Parts: sequence; structure tokens; C-alpha cells
Amino acid sequence: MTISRLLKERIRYAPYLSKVKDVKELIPLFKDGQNIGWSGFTGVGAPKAVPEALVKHVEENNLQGKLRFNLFVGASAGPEECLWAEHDMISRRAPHQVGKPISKAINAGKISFFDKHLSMFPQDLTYGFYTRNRTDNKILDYTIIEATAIKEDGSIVPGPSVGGSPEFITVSDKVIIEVNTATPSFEGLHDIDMPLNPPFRQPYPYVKVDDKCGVDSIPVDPEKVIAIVESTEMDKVPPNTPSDGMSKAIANHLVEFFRDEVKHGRLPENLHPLQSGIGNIANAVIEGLTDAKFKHLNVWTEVLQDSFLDLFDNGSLDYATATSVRLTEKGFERLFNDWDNYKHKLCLRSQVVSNNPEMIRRLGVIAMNTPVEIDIYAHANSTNVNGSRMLNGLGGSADFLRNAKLSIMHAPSARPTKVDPTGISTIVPMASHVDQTEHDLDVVVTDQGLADLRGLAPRERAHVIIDNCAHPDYKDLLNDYLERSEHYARKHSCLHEPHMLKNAHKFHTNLIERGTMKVDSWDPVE
Ligand SMILES: CC(=O)SCCNC(=O)CCNC(=O)[C@H](O)C(C)(C)COP(=O)(O)OP(=O)(O)OC[C@H]1O[C@@H](n2cnc3c(N)ncnc32)[C@H](O)[C@@H]1OP(=O)(O)O
Repeated sequence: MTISRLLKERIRYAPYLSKVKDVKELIPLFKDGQNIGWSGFTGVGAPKAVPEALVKHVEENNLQGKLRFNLFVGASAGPEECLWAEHDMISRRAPHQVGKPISKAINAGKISFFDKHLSMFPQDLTYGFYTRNRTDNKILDYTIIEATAIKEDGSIVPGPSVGGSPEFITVSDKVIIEVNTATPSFEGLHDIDMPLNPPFRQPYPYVKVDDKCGVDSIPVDPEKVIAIVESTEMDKVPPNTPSDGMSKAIANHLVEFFRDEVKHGRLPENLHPLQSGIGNIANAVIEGLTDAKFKHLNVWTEVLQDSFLDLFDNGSLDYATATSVRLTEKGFERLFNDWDNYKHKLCLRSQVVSNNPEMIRRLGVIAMNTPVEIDIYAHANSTNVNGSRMLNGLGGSADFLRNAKLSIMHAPSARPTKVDPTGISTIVPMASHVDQTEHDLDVVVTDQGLADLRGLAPRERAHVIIDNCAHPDYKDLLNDYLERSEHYARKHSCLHEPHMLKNAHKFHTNLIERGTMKVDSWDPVE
């Protein structure tokens, strides 16, 4: 097999050169029912060549539904995963995923999806929790990992994400490395703590975002590496929706809140390390911080999106660490064009470290994530529309929101439906599914305003959330629900967190039946 010059340059461990293979040669290795680990996190750094070759194989041989895998990825992979879902090649999947064909297959019952906090997922995999029914003691049959270089000792230099790859490799029977020669090498950007399970685990020693004490590549037993393939495709992250009046309003409320916290001495002038979730609102909120011109900010997060580059460029941000740098094509261009500048300000860690509860609490992280809905007592749903339809999954939202110094959820106050431009209220009487509890959240913010919930009793919280955050179309309805619930609860001595269970999900049932949460009347309660 001829090896390209570019590939030769990237592989500095000579014995691997004899393992370079054409992807077609690998197809017979894959059998129905195998457990496969992929590198990748939030759409970047996932393998491409082998997954695509398998799709082609399935297509050409009509194997849809006959060659299915249990697929484990740190968080969402790239478009290749959507192709696997479209070709019915995934039977089980965990944890966070993104892509319409994947969620469609999950909600059609074709993919058994289970969700777990991203800080815990890789370690639980290494404990053998998810493969406890195997009789051969194996965990993963193959890990397919994307590398941007191989070092002299055979260790793997990942690309724009680390995710769960270190753990996957330690529990994988065999490893296939895709060396991506289309993307520049990310060597020097990683700090990786290899897993050590209890009772041998040690505390992570980091006390600042830029502390490093791991290794800069993932060690692997070369005996396990059965093939190296060249991959020539860049990551494809769709452009972000530009910020609009709604997301700018959210950002402005947050900036005002941060300034007030600084004024009262509860935050230093450079705030505390920031975490920002995924999605357009999260991206826009970081854009808002860029305009606010804070100085010497730091970031301890899970995913870095394009807007963080603006924060660097205008001098607001000193250092950022995450497990994935999920940039659009333009964003990657900016990163690589100014690599010497950015590389000293960025560090990618494994997801068990970026999302580690102990680290998040130690650093006093300010966590900001978007929910599907939040109820009047501050329980939030991040995953299941109407308590049932899976979107992307929990991701790292609860890792951060349970442990942060300030736990913030931001969302539009209303979302459109086909029949009503404000048919979905983000603030609901009772969340139809709970991922973040009332005990986790400090602040709720929508385009309407910000509710500071710290130290408030549930009924006080309900008033502040409705008054400050609910969309005007829903304020009266929510207040009416609260008053009626209080009246009912007074009679029944259950006034701590009053609800009318008969009506608690009426917003949702109305949405299903009539396409809007605007209910006409409540069912009578005695
Ligand atoms: C990898 C990581 O974990 S990053 C760390 C944080 N992770 C998380 O918070 C994970 C959970 N959160 C998420 O998945 C996202 O933030 C979401 C889905 C909640 C919001 O994503 P955004 O892109 O900001 O919001 P957006 O308004 O575009 O909603 C996405 C979809 O959910 C639907 N949706 C959201 N809320 C609702 C709702 N209350 N009712 C019905 N549908 C809803 C939207 O209609 C949209 O559907 P579409 O794609 O078919 O148009």
C-alpha cells in the first residue's frame, strides 16, 4: 500500500507504517452486535473514513438493519453518525448525540439510547457497567480514533477534541487510528489525565484553568493498534445562527447581573471561570460578553465555540480550557491562521476532567446552559420535549449546573409552533421531565429578564420567575395557575410547593392537542 507523504510526516512511530491500510481491508472486521468506541465530541474529532466506508458497504450489500453496533462516543460525533442512523447501523447509543436522523431513530424506538453525565460516562464504561452481560470480559471490540499526529512512542495526538478517547482506548480490545492529514496537527494543545480507577485514583491537582500536569498525547499499547488509515476530510460544523434581539437581551441581562455581583463583592472583576453550553443561545451570550469588555476572563468549559475567539481577540479572555474546540470552518481558519497566538491560551482535556464536579466546584465556575423548559419552582428539563421526545441528551449540563458557584439557565421566553408564534412557553407550571432540580439552579434568565433565585423559598421563586422571565403572553396564565394552586394547597396543608396535579401538565397536553400552550381554562380541583 502506498503511503502519502503527508501521512508519513504525521506518523513518527515507524512500526505503524506497516499497519497502514486501505479502509476497504477493514470492513470484514466489523460484525453485527459489536461494541464500538469513537473519538469525537460535539461534532469534531470523530473518525470519518472507516464509518463512511462501512456505510458504503451497508448500502452496496443491502445490510440496513443487519449490521448494527453498540456505539459509544464521548458526546456527539460528526455527520457520519447521522449516516449510520439513516442506515439503521446503531442499535445502542450513549451518551449525548446531535443529529436529526439519530434522534428520529431514538424516538422511533430503533436506537436504545441511554444518557449519563458526561463526566461519568467514560469512567462507568471502564468499570464494565454497560457491558456487564458480555461473557468474554471484553468492553469495547474496537475504538476508532482520529489522530492528527502519532508521536515517536506510538502515542496518539488527538485533534480538536479529547472527549472519552483515553478511557475508550484503555478498555478496547483493538484500536484503529485514522490520521487526519487534511487538518493541521493539534500537537501541544492537549493535557490528558489517563484514567486510574478507585481505589488508586488521585485528586486532579488543578487550581487554575491553565494548570497542566497530564500528558500531551494518548498512550496506547502498539500491539492493540491493528490498522492506521489516512483520513482527508475536515470537520464540518454548520455556521452558527447570528445573534438576534432575543439572544442579545439575554446577554444584556446577564452582563448586568455579573456587574452587580462584582459591585457587591460576590465576584471578582474578572468574574470566575466561565462555562457555556452548546447551541445558538450559548454562542450569542458569549458574543454579548465580548461587547461588555470584561478583562482577564478565564474559561473552564466543555466546548469552545466561535464566539470565544472574539473574546480572545478583543483582549477580554486570558485562557480557555475545554474538551472540544468546536469551530465552524471559518472559526478553524481563524484558529490556524493565528495558531502561535492561540496555542498558548488554549488547552484540551479529557471530558472526565473538563466536566469533573470537584474541579467545577473548586474553581467556582459560572455555568450557563440552555434548557427545553423550566418550571415555576426552577426544575429544568434539558432533554425530553413533552416529557418524552428526546432531543440531544443531558450532555454536561448537570455536571456543571449542580457544581458551579453560579448555576444559570438561559432560554428564550417563548418558542414558535406551526400555529402560534409564541406557542411554547419556556416557563411552565411543572416541568414534563427533570434534569436539573430546584436545588441546582441559582439564576434563570430569558429575553424578558433575570430571576435571581438564591435563598428563595419555592413560592418566592415562582413569583420571581413568572414576573421576570415569563413571556407576556403567559404571565397571567402562570400567575393564575400559581394562585389557584396556592388556594388548593392552603386547604390541603401542602403549601410548600403548591401544585394542582390535575392541571400541572395542561400546558403540555394543550400543546399536543392544539399546537399552543395557551390553555383556555383549568380543570376544577377541590
Ligand atoms: C455537549 C454538551 O453537553 S454542552 C453542555 C450543555 N449541554 C446541554 O445543555 C445539553 C442539553 N441542551 C441542549 O441540547 C440544547 O441546549 C437545547 C436543545 C435544549 C436548546 O438548543 P438551542 O439550539 O439553544 O435551541 P433551539 O431553540 O434551536 O431548540 C433546538 C430544538 O429543540 C426544540 N425545543 C426546544 N425546546 C422545546 C420545547 N420546550 N418544546 C418543544 N420543542 C422544543 C426546538 O423546537 C428545536 O427543534 P428543531 O431542531 O426541530 O427546530
